[in-house]
Amino acid sequence: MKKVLTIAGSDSSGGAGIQADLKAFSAHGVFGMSVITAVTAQNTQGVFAVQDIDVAVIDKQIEAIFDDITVDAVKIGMVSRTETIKAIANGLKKYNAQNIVVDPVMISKSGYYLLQPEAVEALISYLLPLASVVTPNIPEAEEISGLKIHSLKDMEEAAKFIHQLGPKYVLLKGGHREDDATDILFDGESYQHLSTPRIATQNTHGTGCTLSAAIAANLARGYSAQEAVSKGKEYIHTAIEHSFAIGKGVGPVHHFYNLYKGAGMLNDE
Ligand SMILES: Nc1ncnc2c1ncn2[C@@H]1O[C@H](COP(=O)(O)OP(=O)(O)O)[C@@H](O)[C@H]1O
Ligand SMILES: Cc1ncc(COP(=O)(O)OP(=O)(O)O)c(N)n1
Repeated sequence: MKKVLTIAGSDSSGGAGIQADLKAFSAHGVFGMSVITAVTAQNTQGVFAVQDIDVAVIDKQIEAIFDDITVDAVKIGMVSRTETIKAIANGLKKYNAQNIVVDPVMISKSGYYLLQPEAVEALISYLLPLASVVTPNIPEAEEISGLKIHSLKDMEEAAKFIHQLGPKYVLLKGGHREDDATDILFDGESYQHLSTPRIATQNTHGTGCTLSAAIAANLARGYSAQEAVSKGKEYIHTAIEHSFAIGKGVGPVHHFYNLYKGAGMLNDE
């Protein structure tokens, strides 16, 4: 079985972060492992507190995994602060980790800073060069590139800028636009537009986490970056289609729809 590691923050409500990643890994039939960078107190309505994990404990989690187990792919999500970013970069370089997907998580949909603003530079210089695929949303791409994004053409320009910072592929996600959900994949030479109709739902908690985890799982399963991204896009679309309302705010996407369907466990059809 392929083994995939998520390095990210914990979301107490289970919709995003480590919890979303592990659910996505299971639904892809890969074995999920975790390095927890921070513990958040959050629910469908917002983020209320963050406790960063001591850097020495982050080092130890990375060491414990890589000293013992072969890691087929790594997804990096919420990294919170500069010390954490440096520890992750050092650890991944030491063990020559491959198939790294970086989701440059900055601000939650509810507006909470999950990356300290002064750590953006460290994320750019330490993590982007290690990435096979980096998956910024539009506000993150604007922050990294310094460009304003209003159109698909602007997305292409920003993807090009981010590509020269070191990642092999840039997937600029269009979830924050108002028309179709069009993401743009750039490999340094050509742009591929991946487009699906926009689903009318407010339950999109954890979409970015889920997509990047699905891409990492697909890389571990041996798909090329283009295939891994295109399969990831199909997965997130289905997961949003079957998202549901829990709590009083933005509900989570549904990871197990395809799995249940395959196993004949759905009674809603
Ligand atoms: N309402 C929606 N309908 C269909 N796809 C969506 C919708 N919202 C987001 N997506 C897709 O979900 C993925 C995550 O996008 P986005 O919301 O931009 O990321 P993030 O969660 O990091 O802000 C992208 O593939 C995007 O196109
Ligand atoms: C612990 C943690 N990590 C990441 C996020 C961000 O999740 P994302 O899927 O990018 O989007 P939102 O769910 O915040 O809209 C998070 N909230 N918590």
